[in-house]
Amino acid sequence: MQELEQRPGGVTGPAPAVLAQGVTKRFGGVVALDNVTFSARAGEVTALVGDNGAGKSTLIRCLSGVHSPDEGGLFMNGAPVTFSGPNDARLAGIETVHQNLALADNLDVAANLFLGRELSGGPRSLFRLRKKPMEAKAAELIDEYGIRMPNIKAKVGAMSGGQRQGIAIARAVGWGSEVVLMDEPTAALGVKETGRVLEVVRSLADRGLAVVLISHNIEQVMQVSDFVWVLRGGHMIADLRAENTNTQEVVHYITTGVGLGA
Ligand SMILES: Nc1ncnc2c1ncn2[C@@H]1O[C@H](COP(=O)(O)OP(=O)(O)OP(=O)(O)O)[C@@H](O)[C@H]1O
Repeated sequence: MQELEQRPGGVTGPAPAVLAQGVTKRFGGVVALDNVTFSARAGEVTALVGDNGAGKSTLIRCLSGVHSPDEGGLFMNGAPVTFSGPNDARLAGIETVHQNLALADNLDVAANLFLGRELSGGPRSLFRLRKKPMEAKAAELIDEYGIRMPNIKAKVGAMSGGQRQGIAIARAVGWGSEVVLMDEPTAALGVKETGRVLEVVRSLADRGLAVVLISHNIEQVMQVSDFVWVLRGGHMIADLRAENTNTQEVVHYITTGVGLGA
């Protein structure tokens, strides 16, 4: 059991919500991750940054059960876990908001939030969807996470990028998850909507979730993150406290592999 872990800056704390320890992942001759250690804690936004091909998606896929590490292990709250698919990770409390969002455009907000978890039953048909309770729960979730949604009965295909992102986030975190992995949540958004989505990202951590944020936009990362981990060529080269670094230094790590003082 991993009870305590050394934190950047020499501070110790409780075991992280999720930890990848010494993870190596190969694809044929390509070593996508080489002995990588990464952790994220409850109540914090932990950013994962790096250039194209650095290994970010591979690490996220290991944490979300899509890939099995070739070497190394995963831990949740100090206990070892193994996932044989994304469903295992979900059951353990790790949800992923993918870049493509995977929403059903021709369905309304409630139906999207309950996709795969529909409440059915009732007196007339075993499979009749219980629309009213689903809508009530959807409204509650949207409100709880501060997502601005004019009409939850509207089809999501007609909604803005920010609203769609909000629905995908609510769907991921509305079911008691502990860890949420977010892949480029603002990539397709305008300035205003980006700001709103970043507020939601921060509020998830403030509500006690461990949020892992992948982004190429380092300025945004610095706005919302507590820690910034830098991957380069499959190696974890830095884990930095956001308050002790800045955009320029993080970019320097990404592009050169060393900090500004080196
Ligand atoms: N399924 C796969 N089969 C073969 N090689 C892969 C596979 N997935 C990733 N790779 C390779 O592993 C390395 C890391 O890729 P990965 O997608 O994890 O990087 P990334 O940091 O997410 O990049 P990007 O920011 O471009 O999405 C790359 O060299 C990539 O080509």
